[in-house]
Amino acid sequence: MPAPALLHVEGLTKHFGGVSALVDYSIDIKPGELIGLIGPNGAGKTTVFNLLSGVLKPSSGRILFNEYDITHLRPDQNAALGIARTFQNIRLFNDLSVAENIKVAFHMHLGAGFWKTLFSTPGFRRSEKVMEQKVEEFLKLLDLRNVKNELARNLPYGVQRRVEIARAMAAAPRLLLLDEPAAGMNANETQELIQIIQDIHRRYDLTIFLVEHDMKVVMAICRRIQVIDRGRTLIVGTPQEIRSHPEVINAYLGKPKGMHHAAY
Ligand SMILES: Nc1ncnc2c1ncn2[C@@H]1O[C@H](COP(=O)(O)OP(=O)(O)OP(=O)(O)O)[C@@H](O)[C@H]1O
Repeated sequence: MPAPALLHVEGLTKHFGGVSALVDYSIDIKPGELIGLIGPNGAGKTTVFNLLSGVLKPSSGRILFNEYDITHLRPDQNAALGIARTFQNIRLFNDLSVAENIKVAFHMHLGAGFWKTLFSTPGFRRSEKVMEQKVEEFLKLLDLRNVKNELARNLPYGVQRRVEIARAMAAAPRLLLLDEPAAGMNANETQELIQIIQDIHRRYDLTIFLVEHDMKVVMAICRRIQVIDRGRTLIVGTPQEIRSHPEVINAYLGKPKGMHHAAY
């Protein structure tokens, strides 16, 4: 019997007033998979992530994580179960340094109760040290060591996006949702990002769901890609199948503003 999906999504629909942002959306993601979600502007990609992370509640449908029904859980409950995400519009603490931003993410992950106990135990110093080591590990992983003490606000977007990924990793996720990690990056930064995502995926045996506008990124790293348009799924397939699918070509080429066409 095949292993159960880490994430099973079934018939998810979301209406905003009269707008159907997502209609009967389904996907199964296997443990360890690196899968992409693409589609033109307004296709419903961010809505999918907002539903999966608990930021939004669906109008109908259900979401199982590790066979557990999380459809109606809050974002913090989803996070505690191991679903971490980055945001399209970056959400860092601007007046904290890169290292501090990652530390705060650790604190949030471990919770106030944990720290209260820790402060009153002799193990505190040792645990502080373990956290410092973890921060260093993620600084290295995301190639952020040279900007460790810079304030987040002073960093270019491309670097801020890597800090966001480091923060998401601090929650020790099982499923990582990356929302347009290459947005605002130049070609070199994008290339480096591709390597980093592949590295994270391999090293931490993570399951990654990636929303990305830049087709080059998705085609380069995902074996399986889901395409949605106007809230509806067009196809789930390999990069090869996606490239040659007439409806995909139509959806993209019909809306030149919404997509980078370079990969075609
Ligand atoms: N909070 C909201 N209220 C009303 N309509 C919304 C809301 N959020 C999304 N929508 C609408 O739902 C549809 C899907 O939006 P969504 O942001 O999920 O698309 P997307 O694929 O992420 O687009 P983009 O690539 O531009 O980020 C759009 O028509 C959008 O205007």
